[in-house]
Amino acid sequence: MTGGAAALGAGTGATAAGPAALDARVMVTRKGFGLDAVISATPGETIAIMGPSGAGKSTLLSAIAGLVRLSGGYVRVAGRVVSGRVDAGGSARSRGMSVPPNKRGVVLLGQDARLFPHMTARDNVAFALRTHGVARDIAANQADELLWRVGLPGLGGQRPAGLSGGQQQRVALARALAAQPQLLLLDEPLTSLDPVTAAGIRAVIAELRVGITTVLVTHDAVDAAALASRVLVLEDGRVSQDAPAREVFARPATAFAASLAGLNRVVGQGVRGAWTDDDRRVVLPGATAASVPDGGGLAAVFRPSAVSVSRVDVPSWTAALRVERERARVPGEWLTRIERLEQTPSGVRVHTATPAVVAEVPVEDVAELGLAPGVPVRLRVAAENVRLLAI
Ligand SMILES: Nc1ncnc2c1ncn2[C@@H]1O[C@H](COP(=O)(O)OP(=O)(O)OP(=O)(O)O)[C@@H](O)[C@H]1O
Repeated sequence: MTGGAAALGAGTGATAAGPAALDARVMVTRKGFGLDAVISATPGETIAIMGPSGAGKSTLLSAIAGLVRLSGGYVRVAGRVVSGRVDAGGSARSRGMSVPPNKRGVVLLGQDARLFPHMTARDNVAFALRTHGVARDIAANQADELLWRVGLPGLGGQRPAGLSGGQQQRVALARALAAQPQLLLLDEPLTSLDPVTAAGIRAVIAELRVGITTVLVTHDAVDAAALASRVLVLEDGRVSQDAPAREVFARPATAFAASLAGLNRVVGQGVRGAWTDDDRRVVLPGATAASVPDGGGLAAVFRPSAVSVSRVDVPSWTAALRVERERARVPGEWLTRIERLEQTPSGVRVHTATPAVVAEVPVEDVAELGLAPGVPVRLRVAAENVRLLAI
């Protein structure tokens, strides 16, 4: 699902506010992998791309930057087609022209700083300014100013080998800004840094990229929520959701998007104003039950902390099923088995199967209830904690 701006941009490269800063349909075909994603951004907007490993996030950024060739589609930056071709009617053609990466007005900053090792930090930054025609001595002064802005005053004379990973990443950020890009692409730039260093650079990025259209690939939902106005979820080479960040976290379109917000999202169908799984074994009434169409696709979304776990005191799973058959079925309660336990800073997440649900319990409950993989348990979630979303 892509947003309205993307749909408009695909035909004209424009939004109601003027030319889109980015408007692209990126198609890349590889053995065993296909990417087909529409992405757009208005001037000054920051978009976060989130997705599981191997979904194609880096490939998408690399294709926009011109480092990976399109097998179809187009990339338009600030109204100028830099990859592929777009017909007068707006439809994309495969294999058009390709503007070289350094002539696109696009800068890509990844996990590795990729500085020129033989140049000082100042010269690395000044190099980007010089390519914009800035005179040598002015470029050196402006480079020092940029290094100061990214928190590296006085380190302009150091070569990359004499700088820490975090300092190198700051130089790379200064160099990216020196290139005055129309579009800044950040591919998990903080991933390889320790949390304290990452926090420092996160603050610098938040401050300095203001006004620059930015596409940020991140695995961190907090980064996405803090820095981006929109989140595009990419799964298996396709956009599964493209919406304002708060909507993605509040109304996740897929189980992956729900996991970003730490939520359960189980897909089933509407029946008599409630949610039920495909086997009709579990019934969850929800807060919005009145609008639930019978037989329509329905997702039940709820927090792991809203699920309570109790032990079923029987010797085996077969015995647990027998007890379940004899018991009147209560909406919002079901019998299941523990698949695995996962420790978190705030407690233990209990993963259960059919339907796949996560419950969060205090660590002392694990010992008290004897929770372990394979153990039958009863889960309970109250109707007021369940949101039902039509799908
Ligand atoms: N240079 C390459 N040549 C061939 N296949 C590649 C290349 N780079 C990536 N791939 C494959 O393309 C697919 C998408 O990879 P990509 O790196 O874009 O995913 P990603 O979402 O960025 O993953 P991650 O979060 O792990 O970095 C994967 O199947 C990957 O194995």
